[in-house]
Amino acid sequence: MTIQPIELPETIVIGVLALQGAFIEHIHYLQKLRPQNHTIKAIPIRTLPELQQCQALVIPGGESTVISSIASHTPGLLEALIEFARDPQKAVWGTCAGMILMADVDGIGGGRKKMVKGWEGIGGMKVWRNLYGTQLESFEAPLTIPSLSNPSKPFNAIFIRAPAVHSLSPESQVEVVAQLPEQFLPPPPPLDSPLGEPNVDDLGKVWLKKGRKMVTSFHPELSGDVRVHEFWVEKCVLGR
Ligand SMILES: NC(=O)CC[C@H](N)C(=O)O
Repeated sequence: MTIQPIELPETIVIGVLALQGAFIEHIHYLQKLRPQNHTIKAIPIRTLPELQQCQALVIPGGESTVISSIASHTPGLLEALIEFARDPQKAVWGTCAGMILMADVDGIGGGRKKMVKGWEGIGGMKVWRNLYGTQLESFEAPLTIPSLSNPSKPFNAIFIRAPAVHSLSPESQVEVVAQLPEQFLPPPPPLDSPLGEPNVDDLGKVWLKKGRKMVTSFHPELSGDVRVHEFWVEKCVLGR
């Protein structure tokens, strides 16, 4: 999907949703970046006026239901987040719980219990929560990604109660940036859930991009490696 160029100020304000979860790490990583011709100011977002200052947004990992619930108790915030997530001009990156929130209407519930609406930031993506198992089944996997800086060095991706892509609609037009090596793939979700049939070929798609939107089912902000943050800022925020 092609990105429409937009006017960006010299100092780009990137908000990190700071209602719950691993937000401070994202702020620290973003503050380390030095993109050409721009300065990044990373700020925590807890209110609507704070969100309104931002050109781009990170939705961190944590607990998607808790993040959504706290946002819904903050005046005007949930509606504005949904609008921001869907606006093709705004760069948004969802990590883990943030990826669940960027999924479609059926994404959050995983189909097992009640289904809760996602924010539809990606459009055409259904996810299944906790498909890899509990906290105890957390794991790390090396990802080889040609489009990262220093591509010969694998990126150590950390998965903590991660979601998996259940299925992508043919219209979703996402770009797969990284795929999980086969030995780490989760068991497929049931065929007869309210989410419909999963697409097993989509299960290992752990890093997706669509225009200025990006999702990762792992936690790059815990890896000690800023290259995924660098990628998002260059490709999605700056669009270059
Ligand atoms: N590390 C994470 O962000 C876990 C996500 C969590 N399992 C959820 O459902 O929201």
